[in-house]
Parts: sequence; C-alpha cells; structure tokens
Amino acid sequence: MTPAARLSAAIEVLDVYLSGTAAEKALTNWARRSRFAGSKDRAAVRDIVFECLRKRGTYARLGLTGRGLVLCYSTENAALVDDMTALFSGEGHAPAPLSEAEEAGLVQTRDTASDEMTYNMPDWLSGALKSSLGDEAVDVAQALTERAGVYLRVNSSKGSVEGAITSLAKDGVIAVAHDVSNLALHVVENPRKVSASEAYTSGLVELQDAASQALCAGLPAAKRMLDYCAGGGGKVLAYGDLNDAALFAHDANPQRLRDLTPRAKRAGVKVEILTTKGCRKAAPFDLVLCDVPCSGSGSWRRSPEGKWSLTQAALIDLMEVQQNILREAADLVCENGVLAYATCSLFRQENEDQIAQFCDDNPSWSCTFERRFSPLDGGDGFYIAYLTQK
Ligand SMILES: C[S@@+](CC[C@H](N)C(=O)[O-])C[C@H]1O[C@@H](n2cnc3c(N)ncnc32)[C@H](O)[C@@H]1O
Repeated sequence: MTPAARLSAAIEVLDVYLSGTAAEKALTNWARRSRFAGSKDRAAVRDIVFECLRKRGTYARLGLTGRGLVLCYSTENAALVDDMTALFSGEGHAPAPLSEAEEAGLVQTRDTASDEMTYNMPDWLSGALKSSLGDEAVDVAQALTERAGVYLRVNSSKGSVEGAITSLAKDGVIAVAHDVSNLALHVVENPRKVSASEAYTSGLVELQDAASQALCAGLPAAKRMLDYCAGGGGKVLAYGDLNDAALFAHDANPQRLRDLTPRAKRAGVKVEILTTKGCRKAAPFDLVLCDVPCSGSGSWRRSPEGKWSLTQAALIDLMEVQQNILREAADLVCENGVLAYATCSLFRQENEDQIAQFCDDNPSWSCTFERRFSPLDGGDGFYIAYLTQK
C-alpha cells in the first residue's frame, strides 16, 4: 500500500469507530476485507488510528470525522506535512484533495484551544485530572498523547540486565536500562521482534511496564503472597522473582488467568491458582495485592480509546467494585499482614479517596504508605497504597 492508501484506510477505520464500533474491531474488520494489506500496512494503519485517538481532541478541529482527524494528523507529522498535495491527490487509493475550508481550518491557530483540544480528553475527565494532579495535569495529559514505550523486566533468577541486553541485541532488539526500576529495560529498536527473541522465549525477559515493575519491587517481603486480581499474572510473577514467597493467584474472571500458567513455567516460578472459595480456605496471607479494575487512565497511551469511551456512570460503578474488592480481600490478610491496593489510574477518586473511604468505613485499618507513579517518569501511571490493621 502507498502512504496515501494507508491514510485512506485509516480514514475508513476511524469513521467506523466514530459510528460506534470498538477501534480494535474496526481495524480487524478492515484487515479481513483488505487481503492486499501486508503486516507492515496493517501495523502502519493501526499506528495512524491510535495516534488519532491519542490526540483526538486536537485533531478534531476540522470536525470529528475520520478525514478530519487524518488531515490534522498528516499536517502535524513531520514525515508527511511536505507531501500533503501528493498524499491528498484523489488519485488511485489516495484521499480526495483538500477543500478551501479544510485548508483554512488547518491553519487555525491554537489561541482558541478548548480544554478538550489541550488535554485531549473530554472536559469531565480533564476536570478530574486537574483536581487530582494540580499543576502537573497539563503535562501528564500531554504525556498521554505520546506513544507508550515498550518495557521489559529482566527475570533476575535467569540472568543479569547486561546479559539480557546482549541476548536481545543478538536477535536485533536494542534495549537500554531504565531508571524507574533496577530490572527494567526500555526497548529502543525493533520492539516487534521481542516475542520471537531467545531472551523472551527462554524466560530471561518478560513484557511489563516500567512503573508496574517498580510497584512490584517495592512491595513488602512476605511468606505467603496472594495476587487477588491477578489477570495475566504480570505482578505476581515480578514479585516471585524478587521474593522467596509461596505465591497464589486469583481473579474473579478465571479466563483472565489463562496466560499465567505458561508465563510462570517460562519464568520458572510456581504460582498456585485459587478460586474465590479457595482463597478463603487458604487464608490468611501476609500480603494480599489488589490490582483492581479501574479507569486505566495511567495507561491511556496504550489504550487511548478509553479516554473517549469512559462515562461518569461507568467510573462510579468501577469505584464500587474497588471498595468491594478491598472489603473482600481485607478478610484474607493475617494479623500484622499488608493489604496492598493498586490501580493504573491517575484520578484521586480511584486512589487516595478510595483508601480514605475504606479507612473511614473500617477504622481498624490504616494507610501506612502511598505512592503515585506518573507517566512523566516514562512508564504508565500507577498508584499503590499499603494498609495494615492497627
Ligand atoms: C487491572 S486488572 C489486573 C491486571 C493484573 N494484575 C496484571 O498485572 O496483569 C484487574 C483484574 O481484576 C479482576 N476482577 C474484577 N473484579 C474482581 C473481583 N471482584 N475480585 C477479584 N478480581 C476481580 C478482573 O477480571 C481483572 O483481571
């Protein structure tokens, strides 16, 4: 496909997304219909679509349509801006030439930028971000419009950081140490080659965000650790690499745990999977981690659609689930044990306010530690709090 044909494809996919289809589904349906598109074309169209979603507020200044978004994307992309006439020629599979109104709209200055254009999220969310982060909010919103980095965790039981960098380089993957966490690597070249590399298949490295790694590295040592919302198990595996603990994993949706067993095997870590009833039987644990479902706002660089699809009602529902999980998990912690609460959210409502609410409702518990990880440090945004019983 030519660069112009890729822009046309992105316009088509974005129009389908804007009519109410999830972006991933719109991309998959387009790829099925477009047998002529090779893997590089599919990746390129996906990149354009996701870039338009990350900057949807700014790029919608010509109107919220696939064409409007892709026109703004093209004029703000250094590699494309000098070729606008050739790209938007209307010839072959290229999008139609620019109209006079579009030409005029593209030169509109940013002096009149609305909050939605500045923060690239709906106003109710930029309001929540400002009240959560204060002066940092605008920089964090800006960071969320950038493409997320690819980070790896070196499995220290299998080798060193230097050994992992050398092994990855042999397979064409260039990675450098990242200072958010001792075992974190930032992939700077060929991230798409990671999954086939010897370092990955042998379990020397795992894919895990840098801040998520730092959060796991900071968790207190325990003899019995339960990851109560384990999902794919990234956090329990990271914890197991650094601590000599008996490891347990649970998730309300057992389907979410399906990758954990092969990942644990590759890493050489033993994790026992428990049902909800099994957790109660196996309790107490001296560390229970609740990496609760949340808005995902700290990872909106990876899933930018979330910024535009989250509703106030859905956020309120999530907050109720978060309190319920804290209540359930608190019963599983032994005396003097730690209940760790984590989100990949940037909002106070899901973080500090939830901890305050839990401590108000359960006065025997108090918060002994809190930390927020910002996307400005490179990794995703996260929040962690430790609770103990007085
Ligand atoms: C943020 S994800 C966890 C990600 C995971 N810890 C990781 O590092 O990959 C939240 C998980 O909580 C699970 N969940 C939702 N409600 C739950 C509940 N009431 N009890 C336990 N897990 C729940 C979801 O199925 C989801 O897998």
